[in-house]
Amino acid sequence: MSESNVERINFRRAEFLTSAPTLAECPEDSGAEVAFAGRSNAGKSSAINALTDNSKLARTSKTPGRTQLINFFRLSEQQRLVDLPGYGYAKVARSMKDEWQRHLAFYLEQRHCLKGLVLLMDIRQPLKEFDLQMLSWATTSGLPTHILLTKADKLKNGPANNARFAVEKELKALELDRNVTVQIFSAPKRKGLDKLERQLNQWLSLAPTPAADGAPESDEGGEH
Ligand SMILES: Nc1nc2c(ncn2[C@@H]2O[C@H](COP(=O)(O)OP(=O)(O)OP(=O)(O)O)[C@@H](O)[C@H]2O)c(=O)[nH]1
Ligand SMILES: [Mg+2]
Repeated sequence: MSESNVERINFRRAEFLTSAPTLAECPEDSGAEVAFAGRSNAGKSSAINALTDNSKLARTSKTPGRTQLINFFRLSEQQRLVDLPGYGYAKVARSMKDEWQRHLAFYLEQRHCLKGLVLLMDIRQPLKEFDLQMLSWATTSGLPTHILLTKADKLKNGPANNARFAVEKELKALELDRNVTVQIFSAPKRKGLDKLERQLNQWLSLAPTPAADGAPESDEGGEH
C-alpha cells in the first residue's frame, strides 16, 4: 500500500485495554493488532511508552521478566498494540517457559487480526536462540516482522550501523529475511520513532488493500 492512503494513527491516544494471563483470554479477534515481542529486558515496554509518549502506560523495569501478562493497549475501537511478556527470564521454570512458548506460537500463527510483529533485540546481543525461533514462526506463518535493535544509545553511530548490517546479513544467510525489516532504535533518545510509526501506520491501516487488477489477494504465506 502506498503511504499516501495510509491513515496516521495518533499513538498518544493509546489507553490500557486489558491484561490477559493466557492468550486464550485475549480480546475478540477483530480489527488490527501489532504485537511487541522480545527477550526479557529488550525494551518492549519502553518502546511502547516512547511511541505513545506516555511513560506510565506500560510498566518498565530493571528486573527482567516484569511484564508477565499479555497487555493490550487500545489505539482506536479496532486497533491495538500488544506488549507480550519477555522470554528468556532465567528464574522462570523451564516448564513455564515451554508452556508460554506454545501459547506464543499459537497466537502468532492463529490470530487473524495480528498484522505484524515488532521484534525487539538489544543491539549488543541480537539474534539469540529465541529471536530466531520467533522469526522462524513469523516467516512460516507469513507474518511480517519489523526488528528494532534497541538501546542503540549504548553504541556510537558507526558501530550501531554495523550491527544493523550484520543482522541483515545473518538473516539473509539463514533465509529468515522474507518480509523482515530492521532498524536501529533508542527509547530514551527517541531515535527511530518515525520509522517505527510509519511501519505501524501501514500495518494497522483498516483500509482494505486494493488487489492488483481486481484479482483476489493471494493466500500464499499464511493467514495474515
Ligand atoms: N539505554 C537504554 N535503556 C533502555 C532502552 N529501552 C529500555 N531500556 C531499559 O532497559 C530496561 C528494560 O526495559 P523494559 O522496557 O522494561 O523491557 P521489557 O522488554 O519490557 O522487559 P520485560 O517486561 O521484562 O520483558 C529498563 O531499565 C529500561 O529503562 C533504550 O533504548 N536505551
Ligand atoms: Mg515489559
